[in-house]
Amino acid sequence: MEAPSSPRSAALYYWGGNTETFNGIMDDHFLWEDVQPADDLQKKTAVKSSNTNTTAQLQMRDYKRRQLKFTLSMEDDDSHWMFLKPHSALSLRDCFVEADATTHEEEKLKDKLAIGKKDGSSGYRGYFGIGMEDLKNKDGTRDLVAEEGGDNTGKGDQKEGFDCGLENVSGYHENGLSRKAYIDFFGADSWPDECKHASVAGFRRTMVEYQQALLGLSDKLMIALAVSLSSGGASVPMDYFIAQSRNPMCTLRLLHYPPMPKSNNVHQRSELINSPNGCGAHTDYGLFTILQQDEIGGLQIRNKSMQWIDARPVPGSFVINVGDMLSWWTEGEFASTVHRVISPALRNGNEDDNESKHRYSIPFFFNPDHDAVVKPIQYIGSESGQSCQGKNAIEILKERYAGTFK
Ligand SMILES: O=C(O)CCC(=O)C(=O)O
Ligand SMILES: [Fe+2]
Repeated sequence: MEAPSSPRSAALYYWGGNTETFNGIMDDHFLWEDVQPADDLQKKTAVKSSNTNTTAQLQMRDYKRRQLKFTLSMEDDDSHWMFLKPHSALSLRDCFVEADATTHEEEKLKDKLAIGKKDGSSGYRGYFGIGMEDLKNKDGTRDLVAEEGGDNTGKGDQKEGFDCGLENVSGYHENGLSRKAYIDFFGADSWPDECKHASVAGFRRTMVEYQQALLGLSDKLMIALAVSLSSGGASVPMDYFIAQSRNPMCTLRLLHYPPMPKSNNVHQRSELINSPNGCGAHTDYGLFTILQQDEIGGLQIRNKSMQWIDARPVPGSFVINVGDMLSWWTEGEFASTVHRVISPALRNGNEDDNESKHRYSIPFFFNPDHDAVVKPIQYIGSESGQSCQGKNAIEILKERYAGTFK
């Protein structure tokens, strides 16, 4: 097999093939935690993976069997964590609200940075407003409309966001992409002008560095996932996912959920709980999502028994959601994480109440190469389960975006 061309993957490639590799990657800075149903949260136990291949593998097996999601924490002395910590407060609050003193200026900035401009100059990168994305009952591997009931309200998710991604400098010809696909998934990001808006000075660099750190973590995760699939007679090459993710189509997203009016009416309140407006029930599209959330809460994960479980924020940890492509690739061995977000409540029904909480989160969507063919891994050998007819990753992404963005 040829060595991958990107330096990031090449380094991992050359480590490959011996038992020390996995130990080196899954070092003891990783801490796996289960997410229990809400009433059991207090009893939550954190299990630290030992420094051996087998134990870490068993940990992964254990988590995927539960088909929930797993939370990955890193200790303070881990280089990623040390890097991430200063940026954990980074959010739309810093980017837009404090950037400009007046609402008028803020609106102008949002307009300038808008995602998916009609003239085709911006792809899936930039700012999107409240209601522009509608994730309710959007999934690729199951029938959420049937499972969750009801159609979409058409109101869209009550959140705003800013998306950026990796800019691929080599251009679309070299990558065998159409110009549009290139702009959508690899083109220039829409950055705020740091000269004009002093309070966002350093924003671009921070976002790029944060992405680089998460790419490193993604490599580790991809190896861990492949290795964990290799037990029980099946043998999945360790670089199975990495080899198909050398120029990954990633999106780093800053999200802001403003508080919503809280109803005293019992009926209305239960309706609100059943149809969360922050972000409707959905699954993510790619391999996995590395999500950082603030302390407000509201994220819920659906477990195998179809219960909604609070994915309560664990300070200093990421939530890792399994995406549809990983689910297809592994025929549901790693099942996509069904999740949703309930908006924070407006205190006293008053927007100016300082106690009214705004929620901020930062998901990093890790998607493979545009031409990665997503079909069941032959090494697993199972014929059953989900299928996606071996589509290219970019086709899957395009379809999902078209179905969720207005
Ligand atoms: O804000 C969150 O915690 C989750 C966001 C999310 O699920 C998404 O954007 O796909
Ligand atoms: Fe999501």
